[in-house]
Amino acid sequence: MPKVLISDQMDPKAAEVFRAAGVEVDEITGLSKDELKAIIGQYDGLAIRSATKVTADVLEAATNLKVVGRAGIGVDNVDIPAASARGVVVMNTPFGNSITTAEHAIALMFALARELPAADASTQAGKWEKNRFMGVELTGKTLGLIGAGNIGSIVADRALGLKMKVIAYDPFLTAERAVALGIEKVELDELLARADFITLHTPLTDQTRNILSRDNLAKTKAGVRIINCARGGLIDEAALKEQLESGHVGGAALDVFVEEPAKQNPLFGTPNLVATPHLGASTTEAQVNVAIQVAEQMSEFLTRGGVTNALNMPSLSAEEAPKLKPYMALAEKLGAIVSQLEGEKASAIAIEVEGAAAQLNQKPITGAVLAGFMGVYSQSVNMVNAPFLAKERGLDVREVRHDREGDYHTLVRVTITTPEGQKSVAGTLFANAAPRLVEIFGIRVEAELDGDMIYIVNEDAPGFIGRLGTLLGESGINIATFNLGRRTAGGEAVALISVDSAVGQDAAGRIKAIAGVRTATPLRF
Ligand SMILES: NC(=O)C1=CN([C@@H]2O[C@H](COP(=O)(O)OP(=O)(O)OC[C@H]3O[C@@H](n4cnc5c(N)ncnc54)[C@H](O)[C@@H]3O)[C@@H](O)[C@H]2O)C=CC1
Ligand SMILES: O=C(O)CCC(=O)C(=O)O
Repeated sequence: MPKVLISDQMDPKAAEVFRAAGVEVDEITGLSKDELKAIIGQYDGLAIRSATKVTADVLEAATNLKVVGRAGIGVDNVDIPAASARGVVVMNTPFGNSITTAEHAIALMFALARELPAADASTQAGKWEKNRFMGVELTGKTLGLIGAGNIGSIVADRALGLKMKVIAYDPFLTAERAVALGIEKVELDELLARADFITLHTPLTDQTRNILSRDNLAKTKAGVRIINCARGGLIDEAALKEQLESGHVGGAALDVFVEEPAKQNPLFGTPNLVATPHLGASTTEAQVNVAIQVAEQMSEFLTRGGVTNALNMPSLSAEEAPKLKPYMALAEKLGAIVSQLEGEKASAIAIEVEGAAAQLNQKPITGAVLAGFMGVYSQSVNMVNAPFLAKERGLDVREVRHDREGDYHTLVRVTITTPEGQKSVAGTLFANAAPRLVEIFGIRVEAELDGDMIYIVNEDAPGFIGRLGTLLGESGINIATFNLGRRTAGGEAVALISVDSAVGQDAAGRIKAIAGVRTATPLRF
Protein backbone atom coordinates (compact mmCIF):
# COMPACT_ATOMS: atom_id res chain seq x y z
CA MET A 1 0.00 0.00 0.00
CA PRO A 2 1.50 3.40 -0.96
CA LYS A 3 2.34 5.67 1.95
CA VAL A 4 2.01 9.45 2.07
CA LEU A 5 3.28 12.05 4.53
CA ILE A 6 1.26 15.23 5.05
CA SER A 7 3.92 17.59 6.41
CA ASP A 8 2.01 20.91 6.54
CA GLN A 9 -1.26 21.91 8.19
CA MET A 10 -3.96 20.61 5.86
CA ASP A 11 -7.70 20.18 6.07
CA PRO A 12 -8.58 16.71 7.52
CA LYS A 13 -10.43 15.93 4.28
CA ALA A 14 -7.04 15.23 2.65
CA ALA A 15 -6.34 12.28 4.98
CA GLU A 16 -9.91 11.01 4.49
CA VAL A 17 -9.49 11.03 0.69
CA PHE A 18 -6.13 9.23 0.90
CA ARG A 19 -7.47 6.51 3.19
CA ALA A 20 -10.60 5.98 1.07
CA ALA A 21 -8.34 5.49 -1.97
CA GLY A 22 -6.26 2.84 -0.17
CA VAL A 23 -3.28 5.07 0.60
CA GLU A 24 -1.70 4.96 4.06
CA VAL A 25 -1.19 8.43 5.50
CA ASP A 26 0.81 10.03 8.32
CA GLU A 27 0.29 13.65 9.35
CA ILE A 28 3.38 15.16 10.99
CA THR A 29 3.69 18.94 10.80
CA GLY A 30 6.38 21.36 12.03
CA LEU A 31 9.31 19.07 11.15
CA SER A 32 12.77 20.61 10.88
CA LYS A 33 14.65 19.88 7.68
CA ASP A 34 16.78 17.22 9.41
CA GLU A 35 13.71 15.60 10.95
CA LEU A 36 12.03 15.51 7.53
CA LYS A 37 15.15 14.03 5.94
CA ALA A 38 15.28 11.36 8.62
CA ILE A 39 11.80 10.03 7.85
CA ILE A 40 11.07 10.94 4.21
CA GLY A 41 12.69 7.75 2.91
CA GLN A 42 9.66 5.67 3.97
CA TYR A 43 7.12 7.64 1.91
CA ASP A 44 5.90 7.38 -1.68
CA GLY A 45 4.15 10.74 -1.56
CA LEU A 46 4.61 14.07 0.24
CA ALA A 47 1.64 16.42 0.57
CA ILE A 48 2.62 20.01 1.43
CA ARG A 49 1.54 23.64 1.53
CA SER A 50 4.15 26.41 1.69
CA ALA A 51 5.95 25.68 4.97
CA THR A 52 7.78 22.50 3.95
CA LYS A 53 10.81 23.24 1.79
CA VAL A 54 11.36 20.38 -0.63
CA THR A 55 15.01 21.08 -1.39
CA ALA A 56 17.52 18.99 -3.33
CA ASP A 57 18.90 17.41 -0.15
CA VAL A 58 15.41 16.51 1.13
CA LEU A 59 14.77 14.89 -2.27
CA GLU A 60 18.06 13.05 -2.05
CA ALA A 61 16.94 11.50 1.23
CA ALA A 62 13.54 10.68 -0.29
CA THR A 63 14.60 7.39 -1.79
CA ASN A 64 11.05 6.07 -2.31
CA LEU A 65 9.36 9.34 -3.20
CA LYS A 66 7.27 9.36 -6.37
CA VAL A 67 5.11 12.44 -6.00
CA VAL A 68 5.04 15.79 -4.20
CA GLY A 69 1.57 17.33 -4.03
CA ARG A 70 1.21 21.05 -3.31
CA ALA A 71 -2.20 21.91 -1.85
CA GLY A 72 -2.09 25.35 -3.45
CA ILE A 73 -0.59 27.16 -6.43
CA GLY A 74 2.97 28.43 -5.93
CA VAL A 75 5.64 25.74 -5.95
CA ASP A 76 8.67 27.90 -5.28
CA ASN A 77 9.21 25.88 -2.07
CA VAL A 78 9.88 22.80 -4.24
CA ASP A 79 13.11 22.35 -6.18
CA ILE A 80 11.38 21.19 -9.37
CA PRO A 81 14.53 20.55 -11.43
CA ALA A 82 15.88 18.39 -8.57
CA ALA A 83 12.53 16.55 -8.30
CA SER A 84 12.46 16.00 -12.07
CA ALA A 85 16.02 14.75 -12.02
CA ARG A 86 14.99 12.17 -9.42
CA GLY A 87 11.83 11.24 -11.33
CA VAL A 88 9.54 12.74 -8.69
CA VAL A 89 6.33 14.21 -10.09
CA VAL A 90 5.35 17.60 -8.65
CA MET A 91 1.65 18.48 -8.72
CA ASN A 92 -0.26 21.54 -7.61
CA THR A 93 -3.92 22.58 -7.45
CA PRO A 94 -3.97 25.60 -9.77
CA PHE A 95 -7.46 26.97 -9.12
CA GLY A 96 -8.64 25.85 -5.64
CA ASN A 97 -7.53 28.93 -3.71
CA SER A 98 -7.69 31.65 -6.40
CA ILE A 99 -10.92 33.33 -5.22
CA THR A 100 -9.79 33.30 -1.62
CA THR A 101 -6.44 34.88 -2.47
CA ALA A 102 -8.07 37.52 -4.66
CA GLU A 103 -10.40 38.36 -1.77
CA HIS A 104 -7.40 38.77 0.54
CA ALA A 105 -5.86 41.25 -1.91
CA ILE A 106 -9.10 43.24 -1.92
CA ALA A 107 -9.24 43.08 1.88
CA LEU A 108 -5.70 44.45 2.08
CA MET A 109 -6.60 47.22 -0.38
CA PHE A 110 -9.39 48.33 1.95
CA ALA A 111 -7.08 47.99 4.95
CA LEU A 112 -4.66 50.42 3.28
CA ALA A 113 -7.32 52.83 2.05
CA ARG A 114 -8.79 53.26 5.53
CA GLU A 115 -5.77 52.36 7.71
CA LEU A 116 -7.90 49.73 9.40
CA PRO A 117 -5.18 47.87 11.36
CA ALA A 118 -3.74 51.08 12.87
CA ALA A 119 -7.22 52.47 13.57
CA ASP A 120 -8.18 49.22 15.30
CA ALA A 121 -5.03 49.17 17.44
CA SER A 122 -5.47 52.84 18.40
CA THR A 123 -9.15 52.46 19.25
CA GLN A 124 -8.59 49.36 21.36
CA ALA A 125 -5.80 51.23 23.16
CA GLY A 126 -8.50 53.70 24.24
CA LYS A 127 -7.24 56.62 22.11
CA TRP A 128 -10.31 57.45 19.97
CA GLU A 129 -8.15 59.23 17.36
CA LYS A 130 -10.98 60.20 15.00
CA ASN A 131 -8.95 62.98 13.37
CA ARG A 132 -5.81 60.89 12.85
CA PHE A 133 -7.30 58.47 10.36
CA MET A 134 -8.34 60.15 7.14
CA GLY A 135 -8.80 57.54 4.43
CA VAL A 136 -9.26 57.57 0.66
CA GLU A 137 -12.17 56.26 -1.41
CA LEU A 138 -11.61 53.41 -3.83
CA THR A 139 -14.32 54.57 -6.21
CA GLY A 140 -12.77 56.19 -9.27
CA LYS A 141 -9.22 55.23 -8.30
CA THR A 142 -6.90 53.37 -10.69
CA LEU A 143 -5.83 49.86 -9.71
CA GLY A 144 -2.72 48.56 -11.46
CA LEU A 145 -2.50 44.78 -11.72
CA ILE A 146 0.91 43.28 -12.30
CA GLY A 147 -0.09 39.82 -13.54
CA ALA A 148 -3.59 39.21 -14.84
CA GLY A 149 -3.86 35.40 -14.66
CA ASN A 150 -6.36 33.50 -12.53
CA ILE A 151 -6.05 35.55 -9.35
CA GLY A 152 -5.36 38.88 -11.07
CA SER A 153 -8.51 38.45 -13.20
CA ILE A 154 -10.65 37.81 -10.13
CA VAL A 155 -9.17 40.87 -8.40
CA ALA A 156 -9.99 42.90 -11.53
CA ASP A 157 -13.58 41.68 -11.49
CA ARG A 158 -14.02 42.63 -7.82
CA ALA A 159 -12.30 46.00 -8.29
CA LEU A 160 -14.55 46.87 -11.23
CA GLY A 161 -17.47 46.11 -8.92
CA LEU A 162 -16.01 48.73 -6.58
CA LYS A 163 -16.07 51.21 -9.51
CA MET A 164 -12.31 51.36 -9.82
CA LYS A 165 -10.53 51.75 -13.14
CA VAL A 166 -8.34 48.68 -13.71
CA ILE A 167 -5.15 48.70 -15.77
CA ALA A 168 -2.87 45.68 -16.12
CA TYR A 169 0.68 44.86 -17.05
CA ASP A 170 1.01 41.26 -18.17
CA PRO A 171 2.97 40.51 -21.33
CA PHE A 172 0.75 37.51 -22.01
CA LEU A 173 -2.58 39.23 -21.60
CA THR A 174 -4.16 39.55 -25.05
CA ALA A 175 -6.04 42.63 -26.16
CA GLU A 176 -9.19 40.47 -26.53
CA ARG A 177 -8.89 39.05 -23.02
CA ALA A 178 -8.32 42.56 -21.61
CA VAL A 179 -11.51 43.73 -23.33
CA ALA A 180 -13.40 40.69 -22.00
CA LEU A 181 -12.19 41.49 -18.48
CA GLY A 182 -13.08 45.17 -18.87
CA ILE A 183 -9.54 46.30 -18.13
CA GLU A 184 -6.85 48.26 -19.99
CA LYS A 185 -3.61 46.55 -20.94
CA VAL A 186 -0.61 48.85 -20.42
CA GLU A 187 3.17 48.67 -20.26
CA LEU A 188 4.82 48.50 -16.84
CA ASP A 189 6.08 52.11 -16.87
CA GLU A 190 2.61 53.41 -17.68
CA LEU A 191 1.10 51.33 -14.88
CA LEU A 192 3.69 52.66 -12.42
CA ALA A 193 2.94 56.23 -13.45
CA ARG A 194 -0.86 55.94 -13.35
CA ALA A 195 -1.86 53.53 -10.59
CA ASP A 196 -3.19 54.75 -7.24
CA PHE A 197 -3.05 51.15 -5.98
CA ILE A 198 -0.76 48.43 -7.34
CA THR A 199 -1.41 44.74 -6.68
CA LEU A 200 0.95 41.92 -7.66
CA HIS A 201 -0.26 38.57 -9.02
CA THR A 202 2.62 36.91 -10.84
CA PRO A 203 4.64 33.87 -9.91
CA LEU A 204 8.19 34.50 -8.66
CA THR A 205 10.44 33.84 -11.66
CA ASP A 206 13.72 35.23 -12.98
CA GLN A 207 11.65 37.78 -14.94
CA THR A 208 9.43 38.89 -12.05
CA ARG A 209 11.97 38.90 -9.20
CA ASN A 210 12.17 42.51 -7.92
CA ILE A 211 9.68 43.68 -10.54
CA LEU A 212 9.03 46.50 -8.05
CA SER A 213 12.73 47.32 -7.88
CA ARG A 214 14.22 50.48 -6.40
CA ASP A 215 14.05 52.12 -9.86
CA ASN A 216 10.49 51.02 -10.52
CA LEU A 217 9.29 52.10 -7.08
CA ALA A 218 10.72 55.53 -7.82
CA LYS A 219 8.57 55.69 -10.98
CA THR A 220 5.30 55.17 -9.08
CA LYS A 221 2.77 57.91 -8.48
CA ALA A 222 3.31 59.82 -5.21
CA GLY A 223 1.17 58.26 -2.48
CA VAL A 224 0.70 54.94 -4.29
CA ARG A 225 -0.48 52.04 -2.14
CA ILE A 226 0.99 48.60 -2.89
CA ILE A 227 -0.45 45.15 -2.18
CA ASN A 228 1.50 41.91 -2.50
CA CYS A 229 -0.39 38.65 -2.06
CA ALA A 230 1.74 36.75 -4.56
CA ARG A 231 5.34 36.15 -3.46
CA GLY A 232 7.99 37.91 -1.41
CA GLY A 233 10.83 38.68 -3.80
CA LEU A 234 8.61 40.56 -6.25
CA ILE A 235 9.37 43.77 -4.33
CA ASP A 236 12.75 45.11 -3.20
CA GLU A 237 11.98 45.22 0.54
CA ALA A 238 14.81 47.63 1.45
CA ALA A 239 13.75 50.10 -1.26
CA LEU A 240 10.11 49.80 -0.21
CA LYS A 241 11.04 50.63 3.37
CA GLU A 242 12.82 53.81 2.21
CA GLN A 243 9.88 54.85 0.03
CA LEU A 244 7.40 54.24 2.88
CA GLU A 245 9.56 56.27 5.23
CA SER A 246 9.84 59.14 2.73
CA GLY A 247 6.06 59.02 2.20
CA HIS A 248 6.40 58.54 -1.57
CA VAL A 249 4.67 55.18 -1.13
CA GLY A 250 1.56 55.91 0.90
CA GLY A 251 1.09 52.37 2.19
CA ALA A 252 2.03 48.76 1.56
CA ALA A 253 0.13 45.64 2.51
CA LEU A 254 2.21 42.50 2.35
CA ASP A 255 1.05 38.93 2.80
CA VAL A 256 4.34 37.49 1.58
CA PHE A 257 8.01 38.18 2.36
CA VAL A 258 11.42 37.40 0.95
CA GLU A 259 12.19 35.26 4.02
CA GLU A 260 9.33 33.20 5.45
CA PRO A 261 8.28 32.65 8.12
CA ALA A 262 8.90 36.39 8.54
CA LYS A 263 9.31 36.52 12.29
CA GLN A 264 11.68 39.44 11.84
CA ASN A 265 11.76 41.68 8.81
CA PRO A 266 13.38 45.09 8.29
CA LEU A 267 10.01 46.42 7.12
CA PHE A 268 8.25 45.69 10.39
CA GLY A 269 7.42 48.89 12.27
CA THR A 270 7.65 51.05 9.09
CA PRO A 271 4.85 53.62 8.86
CA ASN A 272 1.80 52.58 6.84
CA LEU A 273 2.81 48.94 6.57
CA VAL A 274 0.13 46.26 6.94
CA ALA A 275 1.40 42.70 7.26
CA THR A 276 -0.29 39.30 7.30
CA PRO A 277 1.47 35.94 7.70
CA HIS A 278 0.94 34.46 4.20
CA LEU A 279 -2.81 34.17 4.76
CA GLY A 280 -3.85 34.62 1.12
CA ALA A 281 -5.14 31.05 0.81
CA SER A 282 -6.33 30.68 4.39
CA THR A 283 -10.08 30.26 4.24
CA THR A 284 -12.02 27.16 5.14
CA GLU A 285 -13.41 26.93 1.62
CA ALA A 286 -10.06 27.18 -0.16
CA GLN A 287 -8.35 24.79 2.23
CA VAL A 288 -11.07 22.15 1.78
CA ASN A 289 -10.83 22.58 -2.03
CA VAL A 290 -7.07 22.22 -2.23
CA ALA A 291 -6.87 19.42 0.38
CA ILE A 292 -9.41 17.24 -1.43
CA GLN A 293 -7.94 18.00 -4.83
CA VAL A 294 -4.33 17.29 -3.90
CA ALA A 295 -5.24 14.03 -2.15
CA GLU A 296 -7.33 12.88 -5.14
CA GLN A 297 -4.56 13.70 -7.62
CA MET A 298 -1.84 12.03 -5.54
CA SER A 299 -3.96 8.92 -4.87
CA GLU A 300 -4.78 8.57 -8.58
CA PHE A 301 -1.09 8.77 -9.39
CA LEU A 302 0.07 6.38 -6.67
CA THR A 303 -2.63 3.78 -7.23
CA ARG A 304 -3.28 4.03 -11.00
CA GLY A 305 -0.46 6.09 -12.57
CA GLY A 306 -2.82 8.87 -13.75
CA VAL A 307 -1.22 12.32 -13.78
CA THR A 308 -3.20 15.53 -13.31
CA ASN A 309 -1.89 19.08 -12.78
CA ALA A 310 1.73 17.99 -12.82
CA LEU A 311 4.27 20.76 -13.28
CA ASN A 312 7.15 18.62 -14.43
CA MET A 313 5.35 16.02 -16.49
CA PRO A 314 2.42 16.01 -18.87
CA SER A 315 -0.89 14.60 -17.68
CA LEU A 316 -1.99 11.25 -19.01
CA SER A 317 -4.24 8.35 -18.17
CA ALA A 318 -2.80 5.22 -16.56
CA GLU A 319 -3.38 3.20 -19.77
CA GLU A 320 -1.79 5.57 -22.30
CA ALA A 321 1.19 6.39 -20.16
CA PRO A 322 3.95 4.09 -21.40
CA LYS A 323 3.59 4.82 -25.14
CA LEU A 324 2.97 8.54 -24.90
CA LYS A 325 5.52 9.46 -22.28
CA PRO A 326 8.59 9.85 -24.56
CA TYR A 327 6.53 11.75 -27.15
CA MET A 328 5.34 14.16 -24.55
CA ALA A 329 8.86 14.80 -23.32
CA LEU A 330 9.81 15.58 -26.96
CA ALA A 331 6.71 17.74 -27.53
CA GLU A 332 7.24 19.79 -24.36
CA LYS A 333 10.83 20.55 -25.34
CA LEU A 334 9.78 21.58 -28.87
CA GLY A 335 7.15 23.92 -27.40
CA ALA A 336 9.68 25.33 -24.95
CA ILE A 337 12.38 26.03 -27.55
CA VAL A 338 10.06 27.72 -30.02
CA SER A 339 8.56 29.77 -27.18
CA GLN A 340 11.93 30.84 -25.79
CA LEU A 341 13.18 31.85 -29.25
CA GLU A 342 10.13 33.37 -30.97
CA GLY A 343 7.16 32.86 -28.63
CA GLU A 344 6.28 36.49 -28.03
CA LYS A 345 5.67 37.02 -31.75
CA ALA A 346 3.50 33.93 -32.27
CA SER A 347 -0.17 34.34 -33.15
CA ALA A 348 -0.79 30.70 -34.10
CA ILE A 349 0.78 27.34 -33.44
CA ALA A 350 0.40 24.13 -35.44
CA ILE A 351 1.33 20.73 -34.04
CA GLU A 352 1.91 18.08 -36.71
CA VAL A 353 2.52 14.39 -36.06
CA GLU A 354 3.90 12.12 -38.72
CA GLY A 355 4.62 8.37 -39.05
CA ALA A 356 4.45 6.38 -35.82
CA ALA A 357 3.44 9.48 -33.83
CA ALA A 358 0.29 9.75 -35.97
CA GLN A 359 -0.93 6.41 -34.58
CA LEU A 360 -1.21 7.85 -31.06
CA ASN A 361 -3.72 10.04 -29.26
CA GLN A 362 -2.54 13.47 -30.38
CA LYS A 363 -4.17 15.47 -27.55
CA PRO A 364 -1.52 14.74 -24.92
CA ILE A 365 1.20 15.58 -27.47
CA THR A 366 -0.51 18.89 -28.27
CA GLY A 367 -0.99 19.51 -24.55
CA ALA A 368 2.69 18.87 -23.94
CA VAL A 369 3.72 21.29 -26.73
CA LEU A 370 1.45 23.97 -25.24
CA ALA A 371 2.68 23.25 -21.71
CA GLY A 372 6.26 23.72 -22.95
CA PHE A 373 5.29 26.88 -24.84
CA MET A 374 3.26 28.54 -22.05
CA GLY A 375 5.48 27.15 -19.27
CA VAL A 376 8.12 29.68 -20.24
CA TYR A 377 5.83 32.39 -18.80
CA SER A 378 4.11 30.88 -15.79
CA GLN A 379 5.04 28.41 -13.12
CA SER A 380 1.66 26.78 -12.79
CA VAL A 381 1.23 25.70 -16.39
CA ASN A 382 0.55 22.07 -17.06
CA MET A 383 -1.19 19.87 -19.62
CA VAL A 384 -4.57 20.64 -18.14
CA ASN A 385 -4.40 24.41 -18.13
CA ALA A 386 -1.95 25.01 -21.02
CA PRO A 387 -4.59 24.83 -23.80
CA PHE A 388 -6.80 27.21 -21.82
CA LEU A 389 -3.93 29.63 -21.22
CA ALA A 390 -2.88 29.45 -24.88
CA LYS A 391 -6.42 30.33 -25.90
CA GLU A 392 -6.52 33.21 -23.44
CA ARG A 393 -3.24 34.45 -24.87
CA GLY A 394 -4.95 34.48 -28.28
CA LEU A 395 -2.87 31.64 -29.71
CA ASP A 396 -4.70 29.85 -32.49
CA VAL A 397 -3.92 26.13 -32.06
CA ARG A 398 -4.11 23.65 -34.96
CA GLU A 399 -3.41 19.92 -35.01
CA VAL A 400 -2.33 18.11 -38.18
CA ARG A 401 -1.83 14.37 -38.62
CA HIS A 402 0.13 12.76 -41.50
CA ASP A 403 -0.10 8.98 -41.51
CA ARG A 404 2.74 8.63 -44.04
CA GLU A 405 6.32 8.41 -42.86
CA GLY A 406 8.75 11.11 -44.01
CA ASP A 407 12.50 11.06 -43.53
CA TYR A 408 11.99 9.86 -39.97
CA HIS A 409 9.87 6.90 -38.79
CA THR A 410 8.22 9.26 -36.35
CA LEU A 411 8.19 13.07 -36.22
CA VAL A 412 6.58 15.89 -34.25
CA ARG A 413 6.70 19.32 -35.89
CA VAL A 414 5.73 22.61 -34.22
CA THR A 415 5.12 25.60 -36.48
CA ILE A 416 4.35 29.09 -35.26
CA THR A 417 2.95 31.97 -37.28
CA THR A 418 4.73 35.27 -36.67
CA PRO A 419 4.60 38.64 -38.44
CA GLU A 420 7.73 37.50 -40.32
CA GLY A 421 6.10 34.27 -41.53
CA GLN A 422 5.93 30.65 -40.39
CA LYS A 423 8.76 29.18 -38.34
CA SER A 424 9.05 25.56 -37.37
CA VAL A 425 11.05 23.13 -35.27
CA ALA A 426 10.82 19.34 -35.49
CA GLY A 427 11.95 16.40 -33.43
CA THR A 428 11.99 12.64 -33.44
CA LEU A 429 12.53 9.77 -31.02
CA PHE A 430 15.61 7.66 -31.35
CA ALA A 431 15.37 3.88 -30.95
CA ASN A 432 15.86 4.18 -27.16
CA ALA A 433 12.93 6.66 -27.06
CA ALA A 434 15.34 9.56 -26.50
CA PRO A 435 13.89 12.86 -27.83
CA ARG A 436 16.04 14.72 -30.38
CA LEU A 437 15.57 18.05 -32.13
CA VAL A 438 16.21 17.39 -35.84
CA GLU A 439 15.27 20.68 -37.48
CA ILE A 440 15.26 24.28 -36.35
CA PHE A 441 13.78 27.04 -38.52
CA GLY A 442 14.56 25.12 -41.74
CA ILE A 443 18.06 24.00 -40.73
CA ARG A 444 18.82 20.36 -39.95
CA VAL A 445 20.54 19.70 -36.62
CA GLU A 446 20.63 16.86 -34.17
CA ALA A 447 20.44 18.02 -30.59
CA GLU A 448 19.24 16.84 -27.21
CA LEU A 449 17.37 19.70 -25.50
CA ASP A 450 18.34 19.53 -21.86
CA GLY A 451 19.42 21.81 -19.00
CA ASP A 452 21.16 25.08 -19.87
CA MET A 453 21.89 25.74 -23.53
CA ILE A 454 22.69 28.58 -25.87
CA TYR A 455 21.34 28.99 -29.41
CA ILE A 456 23.50 30.94 -31.82
CA VAL A 457 22.79 32.04 -35.37
CA ASN A 458 25.91 33.04 -37.28
CA GLU A 459 27.51 33.26 -40.69
CA ASP A 460 29.23 30.00 -41.55
CA ALA A 461 32.90 31.02 -41.59
CA PRO A 462 36.21 29.45 -40.55
CA GLY A 463 37.46 30.21 -37.04
CA PHE A 464 34.07 30.93 -35.44
CA ILE A 465 33.92 27.78 -33.31
CA GLY A 466 37.41 28.39 -31.94
CA ARG A 467 36.57 31.98 -30.97
CA LEU A 468 33.31 30.88 -29.36
CA GLY A 469 35.00 28.07 -27.39
CA THR A 470 37.65 30.48 -26.12
CA LEU A 471 35.02 33.02 -25.06
CA LEU A 472 32.93 30.44 -23.19
CA GLY A 473 36.11 29.11 -21.55
CA GLU A 474 37.08 32.62 -20.45
CA SER A 475 33.57 33.05 -18.99
CA GLY A 476 34.03 29.84 -16.96
CA ILE A 477 31.30 28.05 -18.94
CA ASN A 478 32.01 24.42 -19.72
CA ILE A 479 30.60 23.01 -22.97
CA ALA A 480 28.83 19.66 -22.55
CA THR A 481 27.73 19.07 -26.17
CA PHE A 482 28.03 21.09 -29.36
CA ASN A 483 25.52 20.67 -32.21
CA LEU A 484 25.87 22.48 -35.52
CA GLY A 485 23.78 22.93 -38.64
CA ARG A 486 23.80 25.24 -41.65
CA ARG A 487 21.54 26.24 -44.49
CA THR A 488 24.33 26.27 -47.09
CA ALA A 489 28.12 26.23 -46.94
CA GLY A 490 29.17 29.78 -46.11
CA GLY A 491 25.52 30.74 -45.47
CA GLU A 492 23.45 30.94 -42.29
CA ALA A 493 24.56 28.46 -39.61
CA VAL A 494 23.21 27.56 -36.18
CA ALA A 495 24.83 26.17 -33.06
CA LEU A 496 22.96 24.61 -30.16
CA ILE A 497 25.33 24.21 -27.29
CA SER A 498 24.68 22.45 -23.99
CA VAL A 499 26.58 24.04 -21.14
CA ASP A 500 27.18 23.00 -17.55
CA SER A 501 26.14 26.40 -16.15
CA ALA A 502 23.70 29.06 -17.32
CA VAL A 503 24.93 31.54 -19.94
CA GLY A 504 24.10 34.94 -18.45
CA GLN A 505 23.18 38.05 -20.41
CA ASP A 506 26.80 39.30 -20.13
CA ALA A 507 28.28 36.23 -21.76
CA ALA A 508 25.48 36.18 -24.37
CA GLY A 509 26.31 39.83 -25.17
CA ARG A 510 29.98 38.98 -25.65
CA ILE A 511 29.05 36.08 -27.95
CA LYS A 512 26.85 38.43 -29.99
CA ALA A 513 29.86 40.69 -30.43
CA ILE A 514 31.87 37.93 -32.22
CA ALA A 515 32.14 38.79 -35.92
CA GLY A 516 29.44 37.07 -37.96
CA VAL A 517 27.13 36.26 -35.00
CA ARG A 518 23.53 37.37 -35.59
CA THR A 519 21.85 36.19 -32.39
CA ALA A 520 22.88 34.40 -29.20
CA THR A 521 20.01 33.30 -26.96
CA PRO A 522 20.41 31.46 -23.65
CA LEU A 523 17.87 28.64 -23.29
CA ARG A 524 16.79 26.47 -20.39
CA PHE A 525 14.97 23.12 -20.46
N1 LIG B 1 -0.62 34.58 -0.79
C1 LIG B 1 -1.04 33.38 -1.03
O1 LIG B 1 -1.40 32.65 -0.12
C2 LIG B 1 -1.12 32.88 -2.43
C3 LIG B 1 -0.24 33.32 -3.39
N2 LIG B 1 -0.32 32.85 -4.67
C4 LIG B 1 0.65 33.38 -5.64
O2 LIG B 1 -0.09 34.05 -6.66
C5 LIG B 1 0.58 33.83 -7.89
C6 LIG B 1 -0.39 34.04 -9.03
O3 LIG B 1 -1.34 32.98 -9.05
P1 LIG B 1 -2.30 32.74 -10.31
O4 LIG B 1 -2.98 34.00 -10.67
O5 LIG B 1 -3.11 31.55 -10.00
O6 LIG B 1 -1.22 32.38 -11.43
P2 LIG B 1 -1.43 32.44 -13.00
O7 LIG B 1 -0.34 31.60 -13.56
O8 LIG B 1 -2.84 32.16 -13.36
O9 LIG B 1 -1.15 33.97 -13.35
C7 LIG B 1 0.12 34.53 -13.32
C8 LIG B 1 0.12 35.64 -14.34
O10 LIG B 1 1.37 36.31 -14.27
C9 LIG B 1 1.72 36.67 -15.60
N3 LIG B 1 3.14 36.93 -15.71
C10 LIG B 1 4.16 36.04 -15.85
N4 LIG B 1 5.31 36.69 -15.97
C11 LIG B 1 5.02 38.01 -15.88
C12 LIG B 1 5.80 39.18 -15.91
N5 LIG B 1 7.13 39.12 -16.08
N6 LIG B 1 5.19 40.39 -15.78
C13 LIG B 1 3.85 40.47 -15.61
N7 LIG B 1 3.03 39.38 -15.59
C14 LIG B 1 3.63 38.17 -15.71
C15 LIG B 1 1.31 35.48 -16.43
O11 LIG B 1 1.18 35.80 -17.81
C16 LIG B 1 -0.02 35.13 -15.78
O12 LIG B 1 -1.10 35.77 -16.43
C17 LIG B 1 1.10 32.39 -7.75
O13 LIG B 1 2.22 32.17 -8.59
C18 LIG B 1 1.47 32.29 -6.30
O14 LIG B 1 2.84 32.56 -6.16
C19 LIG B 1 -1.28 31.95 -5.05
C20 LIG B 1 -2.19 31.50 -4.13
C21 LIG B 1 -2.15 31.88 -2.74
O1 LIG C 1 -0.89 27.15 1.43
C1 LIG C 1 -0.87 28.34 1.72
O2 LIG C 1 -1.30 28.79 2.76
C2 LIG C 1 -0.21 29.31 0.76
C3 LIG C 1 -0.84 29.26 -0.59
C4 LIG C 1 0.05 29.79 -1.64
O3 LIG C 1 0.90 30.61 -1.43
C5 LIG C 1 -0.12 29.26 -2.99
O4 LIG C 1 -1.06 28.47 -3.22
O5 LIG C 1 0.70 29.62 -3.85
